[in-house]
Amino acid sequence: MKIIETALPGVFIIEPTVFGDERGFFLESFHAERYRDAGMDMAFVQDNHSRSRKGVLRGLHFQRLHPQGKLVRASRGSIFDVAADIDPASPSFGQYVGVTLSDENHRQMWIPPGYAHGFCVLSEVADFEYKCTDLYYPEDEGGVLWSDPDLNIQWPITEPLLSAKDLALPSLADLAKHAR
Ligand SMILES: Cc1cn([C@H]2C[C@H](O)[C@@H](COP(=O)(O)OP(=O)(O)O[C@H]3O[C@H](C)C(=O)[C@H](O)[C@H]3O)O2)c(=O)[nH]c1=O
Repeated sequence: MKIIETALPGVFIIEPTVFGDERGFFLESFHAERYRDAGMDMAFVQDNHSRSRKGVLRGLHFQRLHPQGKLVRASRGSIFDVAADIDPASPSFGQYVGVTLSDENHRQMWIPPGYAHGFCVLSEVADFEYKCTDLYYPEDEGGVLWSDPDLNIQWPITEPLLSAKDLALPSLADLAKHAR
């Protein structure tokens, strides 16, 4: 497997080894020793799976007291996946990484605890599957508005479909103001 560093500290793109033959393909979507040796020493406690249609955008989300590290992939279709640095004390505060993950490139992204995460769907439908290093605590959820002007994420879609909850998320500036 191949590990590609990104501009954000600790955020990696993983290209697993794909074994193709006349039947199709096989790949290991996680391997504790290999991922630990590659610098991703994490213990997962929850696996999630969401399905979304074209144009859906979920995020940007994080958990405050129980931050989740996420190993994410698109097991069906294609998504544009984003990790954003929302920590005002971080040298890369306000920066983001965006990567296309698909069932063609088989790429994954490792997003350590503390980053905000979101994605939008590029294909007709996409299955998003991911492993988390902490459990879901709904009361602990936070988020940043997808169109935040400071992050200025160059989403490759226009007029995305978001949940009412996500449409009401605060700006990064408001988030940082209330964090003080
Ligand atoms: C996240 C989550 C949700 N739910 C329930 C709560 C709602 O009844 C329903 C949909 O939840 P929500 O609209 O928050 O789902 P997403 O918008 O896909 O949320 C996720 O979106 C972005 C991309 C993330 O990175 C997070 O993992 C997560 O926040 O699933 C659960 O039961 N367990 C969970 O872990």
